[in-house]
Order: sequence, then structure tokens, then C-alpha cells
Amino acid sequence: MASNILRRKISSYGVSLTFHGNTEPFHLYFKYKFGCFSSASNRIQPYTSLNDTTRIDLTDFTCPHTWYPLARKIQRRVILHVGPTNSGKTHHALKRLESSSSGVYCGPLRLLAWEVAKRLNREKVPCNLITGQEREEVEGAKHKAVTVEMADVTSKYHCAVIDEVQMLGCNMRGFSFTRALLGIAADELHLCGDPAAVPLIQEILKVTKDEVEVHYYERLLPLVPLKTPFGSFSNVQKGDCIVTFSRKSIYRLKKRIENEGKHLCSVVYGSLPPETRTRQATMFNDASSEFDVLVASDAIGMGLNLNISRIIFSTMKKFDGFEMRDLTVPEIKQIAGRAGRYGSKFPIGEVTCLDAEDLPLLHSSLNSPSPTLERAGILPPYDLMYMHSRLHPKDSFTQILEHFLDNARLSEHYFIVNCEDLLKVAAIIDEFPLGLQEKYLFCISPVDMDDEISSQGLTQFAETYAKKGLVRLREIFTPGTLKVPKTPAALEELESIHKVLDLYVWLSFRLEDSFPDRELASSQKAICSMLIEEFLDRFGWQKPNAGRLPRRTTTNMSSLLSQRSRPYL
Ligand SMILES: Nc1ncnc2c1ncn2[C@@H]1O[C@H](COP(=O)(O)OP(=O)(O)OP(=O)(O)O)[C@@H](O)[C@H]1O
Ligand SMILES: [Mg+2]
Repeated sequence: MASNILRRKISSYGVSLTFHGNTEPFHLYFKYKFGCFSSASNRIQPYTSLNDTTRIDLTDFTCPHTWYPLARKIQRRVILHVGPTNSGKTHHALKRLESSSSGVYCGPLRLLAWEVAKRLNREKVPCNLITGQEREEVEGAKHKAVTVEMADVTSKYHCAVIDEVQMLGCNMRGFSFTRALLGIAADELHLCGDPAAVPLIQEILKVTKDEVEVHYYERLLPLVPLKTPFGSFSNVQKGDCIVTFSRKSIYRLKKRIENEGKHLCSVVYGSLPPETRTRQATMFNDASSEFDVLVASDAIGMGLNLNISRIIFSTMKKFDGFEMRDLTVPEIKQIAGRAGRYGSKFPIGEVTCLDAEDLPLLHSSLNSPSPTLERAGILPPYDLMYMHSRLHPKDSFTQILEHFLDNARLSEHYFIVNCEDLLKVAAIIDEFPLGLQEKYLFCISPVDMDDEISSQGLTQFAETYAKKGLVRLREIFTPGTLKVPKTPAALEELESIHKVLDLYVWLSFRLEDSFPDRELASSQKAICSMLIEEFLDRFGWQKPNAGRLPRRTTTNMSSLLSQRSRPYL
């Protein structure tokens, strides 16, 4: 039944509407259902039956630019805006976007997509916001701000921007940046990022025949690496941002600084709901708020404009999922670059470390160029996996994926991104009677497989979907049970519940009939964020005049919670 719903959606709306994200594989297969797009010949080769695909080398990934026929029909003008952090790269690209008749901004974070949509709408350029979990449409909009995974490679634009384009070398998300780089069909394509990506992009684009120009920028305000370590937390000042990498130490430092009795701290880290991160950042940026110090992880590291005067690295090591390792040069430069943003109230940015022994690494990294990127990430395309499955109908999704990971032939400019999480999801969903498209969809969903609650949520969604074709949120989640967390452990659990609800919303945009409770999931997500913020407000020391603090939660919270009495809750 589930497969029928999916097939119906594909035929009625076209695949790109159903599967945002990695859409082109479906696009290629359905568009060219009487032929196969051959990356070797860069042409559509006709075939009369699927068995003819045996003539095509399915493991040939040497020409990924040929996977995007619309972009290949035009000669794009590609403008690279490169330079250090805070040099106006994104600003210049956005100016061009604002003056174009149609366009798209693709950013690495939901927060950046939100910021750009807000900026364009403020400038009277109607702009839609589209992320995996949001669709905010503005009347008459010819522009959109999206997260890079949502970049549409089947429409034509006058202008497109890909921000933080050096992420095409990222081992996890690189494929989405490569896909946007090769696939966006825009007359003008603006790429913003680190100069370390220039040679690779120039090399990759030689075969597309696009015209490439490079604009170099200088930092707008100085960034001063201090010679002395930070020393003690009694030295904390307004505008300081303390950087650390585990949520445990974020809360430990927040408490410690607040216990000194002089400052209140906003916090920003990856597993906080994005809307909470935005509100924490906004509160820190707001000069009238008493939350004048920020404690954050590297989640602040990309493109965000914060009122930071001084970055203090509490450590120069982070756990990357496998091991504790030193921060890399690009990571140090990105994070340090948040201090002294142009237009903020701090004209000079400073950066230092808590411990004197970390200073040499900080100083040498800030003086070094980032290592040149050598390869861009890609993912095995769905159409090839589909054709393989037709030839080997007994193969599980895991076997198909492993076949491509083991046998794919790549050019020297590309690598296949880390597929461990995909394989973890594949192992779970191979247990359920789902079609290949559905398995693929669950595999590319934004599930956090290192989070037990989140991976259980995915399993239940996939299982119920496979059995009934309809997944009601109430079957796995009882609205009205969420509470303000009292401990960091309870907070972590609430963050995980938020992730599950977020996943439901993501699925609801792709399998609308089968995940009908988007509104309920979204309102519960909003309650989660408010409860998390309530915890953050209560967690540390409260000033005696706390009444003057911008305690935005009370009213909003009660109005949100009062929704419990609505029939659908
Ligand atoms: N010419 C300009 N006029 C006004 N504001 C500017 C100008 N150039 C940059 N800015 C502002 O300076 C800040 C930093 O610029 P921007 O975000 O473009 O830097 P960036 O080089 O993209 O930095 P990052 O590498 O951190 O993403 C932004 O708030 C931006 O709006
Ligand atoms: Mg930028």
C-alpha cells in the first residue's frame, strides 16, 4: 500500500516535488524512461528493456557532471568569492542575488537560510524559505533561500548562490554541495568560501565548459590573536564567546560563569533545536539583553553574524565521532572568524585560549592557509542503484549500496562520502517490506543514528509505514506529556524528542498522505524548543533583578501549552 501511495505521488506531481533532496536520480530515470543517461558518453542511450542496462557500466562514476542535463544545457558564469572569514563574500553574492530576476541561495545551515530569507524580504525582494522541514512561501516570490540539500536541480534560475562551498570536501555532507555545484541550472552561479577550494572547483568545472572567475576578498576588520592566555573565568567580559565541544562542558561553563554573578550566558550547540539556537544567538546579539556572554560549540562556526568581541577556545581538541583530535586549521579559522564582525558593535575581534599551552597552535593556524581541497564528495546516484536492483532483484538495499561503495570507479577529483549512517539505516529498513525508493528516502532522511531515541523513532516510522501506509504521530508520541527538563539528562532526552518530531515533519513533506500529522508535530516541536529555553533560563544563576531580563518564555509558553486543549492535540 505504501508503495502505491508513493508511486501515485511520483506520477501525479513529478518526482522532484515528492523527493526533495537527492532528486535527480529519480528525475533521470523517469524523464528518460526509454533510455539511460550515460555518464561515459554524456548522452541518453536508448534501450528497449531493462536488461539492456547490462551494456551500461553502472559503477562508472567518473563523470558526475553528466548527471545534471539541465545545467549542462547552459553555459554558466561561475563567480567564486573567496577570502578569509568576515570579508564580505556572502554579502557581495547576496547583493547580486537581490538584483536578479530570479534566484536561489543555498546555505549549509537552516539558520543561514532563515537569515537570508529575512534579509531579502526586508529588502522587498519576496523570498521563499525552503528547508527539509519548512516551507514558507511569500506571494509573488521568484527567489528562495534553501538549505543546500534542498537545492533544486530541475529548475532554471537567473542567479544562484552556494555559501560555504568548501564544504564539498566534507566527508559527511560533501555530496550535497557537489550536487549543487554541478547541478544548479543558473545563468550566474556565485560560490562563497575558502580560497582552498579554488583549484578543485576550477578543475571540476573544466569539463562543464562553464566560465569561471575568481574574486579575492580581504578581512573587513582585524582579527587579533592575543599573546596571553585567558587565564581565569573572572576575566570574562561582555561580548566574550567561550568555545567548547561537548554539551556537558557547555553547561558546566555556563554555570561557572553565571556563578561569578556578573554575566548571563546564551548557549549554542549542534543538538539544540535550530529555532532555539537562533533565539539564543538573537538574545546574545541584543544589546539590551543581559545574556551578554556566549558559550558555544563549533555550531557557531559557519557564516553566522554574532556580536562577539573575543573568542576564547577552552580547548583545542574535539571528539570527532572516532577519536579526540586537534582542531584543524580551517576549523580554528572559521570559529575565530566569528569575533569582530563588520557591522557589529565590536570593531576589532580578538581570539585567545584558556590555556597558555594551546596558544602556539592557535597562532600558527591563524597564520596558515587552509590545506587545498583535493576531492569533492559524491553519493551513489539513485538511478544507478535502481537499475542495479532490476538486474539483481534479490539484493537488499544494503547489498546494493555496498556493491557501489566497493566497485564504483571515480575520477581523481571525487570521493564517495562516508556512508556509515546510511548503512546503519539500510540495515534497519531492509527488515521491512518497502520499495527501493522508499528505502532510499528513509536512508537520506535527517536521522541522527548516534542518538538512540532518534534512531528508534526512524525504525517505528519505517515499520508502521511499511505495515499500514499511514503513520499517525499519536501512535508513538503522546502530546501533552512534555515537561520542562530538570536535569541535563532530561534536557538531552527532550532534544532527542525534538529530533524525532523534526524527522516526522521531514517525512510529511515527502510522503504527505502517509504522514498526515505535520501540524501536530510542528506544534509539539515548538513546545520542545520553548521547554528547552525555559531550562536554559533557569539553569544558571539568576540575577536578583531577573524581572528585567527578557523573559520571553512565560507568555509564549503558556499560549503554546494552551494549544493542548485544541481538538487535534
Ligand atoms: N560592503 C558592505 N556593506 C555593508 N555591510 C557589509 C559589507 N560587506 C560585508 N558586510 C557585512 O559584514 C558582515 C560580514 O560579511 P559576510 O557575512 O558577507 O562575510 P563572509 O566573508 O561571508 O564571512 P564568513 O566567511 O564568516 O561567512 C555581514 O554582516 C555583512 O552584512
Ligand atoms: Mg559568509
